[in-house]
Amino acid sequence: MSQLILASSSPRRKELLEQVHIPFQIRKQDADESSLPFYNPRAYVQALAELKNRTVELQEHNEVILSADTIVSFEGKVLGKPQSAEEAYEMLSMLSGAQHEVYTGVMLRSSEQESFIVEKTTVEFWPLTKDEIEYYIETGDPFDKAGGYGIQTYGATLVKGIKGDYNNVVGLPLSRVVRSLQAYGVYPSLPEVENERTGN
Ligand SMILES: Cc1cn([C@H]2C[C@H](O)[C@@H](COP(=O)(O)OP(=O)(O)OP(=O)(O)O)O2)c(=O)[nH]c1=O
Repeated sequence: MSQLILASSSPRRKELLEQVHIPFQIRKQDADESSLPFYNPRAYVQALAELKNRTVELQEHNEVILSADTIVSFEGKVLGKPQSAEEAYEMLSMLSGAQHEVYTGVMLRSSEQESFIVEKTTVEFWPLTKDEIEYYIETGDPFDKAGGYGIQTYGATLVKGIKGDYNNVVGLPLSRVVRSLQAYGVYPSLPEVENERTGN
């Protein structure tokens, strides 16, 4: 049986894997993401996922390391996590009334194979008022999220529509990841509580 190692401290990625009953351990190392050059969003998220993945060591022969990176891309600009309220305001006003792309890059690595997934979701924001943006920043929600919003939290109210995988915006293209994991021998495992309920 393969053992999945999540090389991420993102609570969203952890919750998404739990949602589909994939057992995993967390093993995260800090990586210096500032050194990577930007060519285009796809190559960039892939390179970031690879950097995060290779900072974590394979300790057992049956381990599979999963890493990911999410960015927001708007008119050729990459929006990561806002470092201040001013930056969050700048990002959210930029995204107001327009469409942007969310890219998540994923790397899977075992001692025998490696692979990547890069998924794009298009998100459209309603036109936002100054008050709306300021209220949202006050909640503190934008600061640990690429582009300064969380579609899974209050940020949902900013979103008019999406095209593509919702979970990709939250931080992991879940269904593609689960399907790719099968090639590494990682499968969902029924939680204990379910077993008790069915008496199995
Ligand atoms: C756009 C968007 C991003 N995000 C989050 C997903 C990611 O956690 C974060 C982007 O930062 P990342 O650098 O991708 O990840 P991270 O630093 O949170 O975690 P780690 O490097 O340890 O894996 O933005 C949301 O939660 N909701 C959203 O709607």
